Amino acid sequence: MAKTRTTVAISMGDPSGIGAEVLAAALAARGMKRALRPVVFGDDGVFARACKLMGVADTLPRVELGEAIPAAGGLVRVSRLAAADRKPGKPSHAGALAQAAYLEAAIIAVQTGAADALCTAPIRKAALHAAGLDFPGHTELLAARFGVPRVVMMLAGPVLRVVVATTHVALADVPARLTPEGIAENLVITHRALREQFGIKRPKIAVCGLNPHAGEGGLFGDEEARIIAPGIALAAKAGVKAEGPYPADGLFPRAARGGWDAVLAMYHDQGLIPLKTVHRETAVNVTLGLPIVRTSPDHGVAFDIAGKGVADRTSMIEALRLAARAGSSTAP
Ligand SMILES: NC(=O)c1ccc[n+]([C@@H]2O[C@H](COP(=O)([O-])OP(=O)(O)OC[C@H]3O[C@@H](n4cnc5c(N)ncnc54)[C@H](O)[C@@H]3O)[C@@H](O)[C@H]2O)c1
Ligand SMILES: N[C@H](C(=O)O)[C@H](O)COP(=O)(O)O
Repeated sequence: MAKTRTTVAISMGDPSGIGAEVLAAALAARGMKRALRPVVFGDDGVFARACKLMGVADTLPRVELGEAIPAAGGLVRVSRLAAADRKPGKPSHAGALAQAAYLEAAIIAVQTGAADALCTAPIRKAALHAAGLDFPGHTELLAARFGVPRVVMMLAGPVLRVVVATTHVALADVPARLTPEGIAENLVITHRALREQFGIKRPKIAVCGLNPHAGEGGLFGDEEARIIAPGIALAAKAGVKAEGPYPADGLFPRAARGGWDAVLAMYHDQGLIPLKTVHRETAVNVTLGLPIVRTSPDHGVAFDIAGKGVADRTSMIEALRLAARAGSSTAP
């Protein structure tokens, strides 16, 4: 029997950002048609402009919300923004409402089985709030929509994979958010995903400390002894091979040479700065712990280059490929 392509629901992101540009270019990449059936939730005018800017053929069939999607996939018209509301680099309130609507429609597509996996183009996080959705990012909104108490944000590159113990929270709030149970749950979810989504039989995870030099034996901070080490011990009881806490500045150079299958960082910038420095174009953001596969490129809306046709499509290609590959186990 012929293998069915994975249907990937794709939210088009902020209509004033580079989301549609990287998406249009990525869908035109070699092998993409064989790898997946794209169902884009977005705006006709924004996508058509993006195709022109990126110099690719605009071949996606257009359909209205609720209509059947052709076998080749299609673009579902969720918004019909006026030109003034979709200017590159100039976000609008109508654009904020539109990006939230694309995302909600794409989520419903995977929840109802119309799609096998979800890939999200970048949103402007403040736009979620403007649209009345009180979530700091996709990660937290998806946890709520799928009723999952804990998800894990992973940025996965060809060598480094980073997960974070806290996501989009103020730096001052990080220590209070760390608990041994939370660290352990994060490690268990990461361990499971490394096995199931990344095909690593016996994953090895390294864990960062929170403080410089992992606290230097309690001289400047005790979260390592009080919270992180007990969290690692709890995870070990659940069969997770994790080690640390190690000073982050020494750990990442070793991890970037392939020392572990993933690194657990305590907060966003501790993990994402090394990851993006090493793998800027090739990393993919994956939400672990959801009942579905969700990926995203590792960059934001990049208003500074929107509309110029210079956005790099590589991370979007990787995000689509991973969604297609990891989502294929749920494809009919
Ligand atoms: N998954 C997401 O939805 C997501 C991820 C990150 C940031 N954001 C949002 O994007 C907005 C801007 O964030 P930021 O400035 O921190 O990050 P950014 O990734 O948008 O931009 C950082 C720099 O990288 C460049 N850049 C980004 N993507 C590029 C690409 N594909 N090709 C070439 N250059 C690229 C930009 O031009 C800019 O100079 C914020 O509102 C943030 O919340 C969303
Ligand atoms: N923190 C990620 C990054 O900096 O690349 C990105 O903002 C992820 O956000 P989502 O939860 O919206 O995927």
